Amino acid sequence: MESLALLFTGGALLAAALYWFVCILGPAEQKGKRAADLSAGSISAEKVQDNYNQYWSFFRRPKETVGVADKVPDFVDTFYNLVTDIYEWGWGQSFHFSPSLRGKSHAEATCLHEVAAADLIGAKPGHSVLDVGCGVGGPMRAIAAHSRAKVVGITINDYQVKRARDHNRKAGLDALCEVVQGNFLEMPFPDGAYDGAYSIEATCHAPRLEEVYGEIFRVLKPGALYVSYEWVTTEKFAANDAEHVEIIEGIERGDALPGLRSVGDIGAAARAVGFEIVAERDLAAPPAGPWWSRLKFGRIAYWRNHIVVSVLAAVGVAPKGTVDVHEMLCKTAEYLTKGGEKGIFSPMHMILCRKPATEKETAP
Ligand SMILES: C=C(CC[C@@H](C)[C@H]1CC[C@H]2C3=CC[C@H]4[C@H](C)[C@@H](O)CC[C@]4(C)[C@H]3CC[C@]12C)C(C)C
Ligand SMILES: C[S@@+](CC[C@H](N)C(=O)[O-])C[C@H]1O[C@@H](n2cnc3c(N)ncnc32)[C@H](O)[C@@H]1O
Repeated sequence: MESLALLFTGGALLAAALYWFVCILGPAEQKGKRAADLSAGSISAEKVQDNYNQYWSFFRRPKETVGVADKVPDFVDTFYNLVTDIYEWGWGQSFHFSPSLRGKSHAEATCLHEVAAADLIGAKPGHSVLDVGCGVGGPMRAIAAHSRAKVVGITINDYQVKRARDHNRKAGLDALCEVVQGNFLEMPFPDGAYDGAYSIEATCHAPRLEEVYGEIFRVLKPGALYVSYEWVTTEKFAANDAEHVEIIEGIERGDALPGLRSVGDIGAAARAVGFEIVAERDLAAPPAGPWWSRLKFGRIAYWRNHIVVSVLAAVGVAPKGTVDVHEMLCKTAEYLTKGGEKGIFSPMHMILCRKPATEKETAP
């Protein structure tokens, strides 16, 4: 009788532990979303593996193939159908890095990095501000709450639009935050519509930076400011160093990038479309703490997440291809960490630009 009770208690404990491990557990860093929500609401379960294979086929063709640039927005959309749920689960609602700050949590450092962008462009109540590549709206909500400006976000990905709108409603910020599905290379907004604009780790997805900067320039009012946190290779990157090249290509493959730009390309693209540059600097440079420290949450945590994803896929809660996508992200995290440690890559090269106030100022 006693051994039966023991067996029963042991079984109950094991079941509770399994339930906690699979259904409740979020990664140590952030409780954004429960593991059980990894059901890839973006696309139907059968399509995940297909979309994953389709995603990789993009990298199998030579970069210089004619017409590839036109396919980039679709390829980026496919990528976000695959990763949005995992990002939210494992990272939170802000899909970007931030310098780590002594005495501050990751959530606090993330928020400070976001509101710094709002302060740089002078966002204030009554302003209408554009968020170029808004994800599920983490930055948009922080910026609207901080500045009380109205924020309009645009993303290529339909599923992110839905997620962002749900989050805005839950946060009670839907009067200040609007989300639009569209391509930031051809934005559905009239000329001179916005008092300011920002992009956080999003324009790196554009095949040609001038195209997205040109669109942002067009929709800004004369005199308005635009700030961007750009992904770049730094001056330390050596194109003839095989290890450097492997790291940068690893980052491109794991993050849906048509090709990383070097630090000098950013200002050149901004000037080419008519912006004047107010400030430009790498926010990852010392004394900033390492942005990649958050990625180093340890092999055990990655393994735990891998097990959670594999169990969910095996029992049919998450689509099968999720395991491959998670595996890809594990590798990406390693490349990003190496890029940060070697100082050859930064995800936060800041450029602050102004659209000249008068047409005369724009003339060459
Ligand atoms: C700006 C972009 C995205 C930047 C980051 C938000 C994401 C880059 C790599 C992602 C992750 C890597 C490892 C994942 C881990 C294996 C998983 O268990 C939990 C989620 C990760 C931590 C995931 C989270 C988001 C990133 C840090 C790009 C796309 C331009
Ligand atoms: C890494 S996420 C960053 C999201 C958000 N800025 C944040 O920090 O949380 C990049 C975003 O850019 C968007 N994006 C990429 N290419 C785009 C395009 N051509 N048009 C519109 N949005 C695009 C993606 O859909 C995604 O929302």
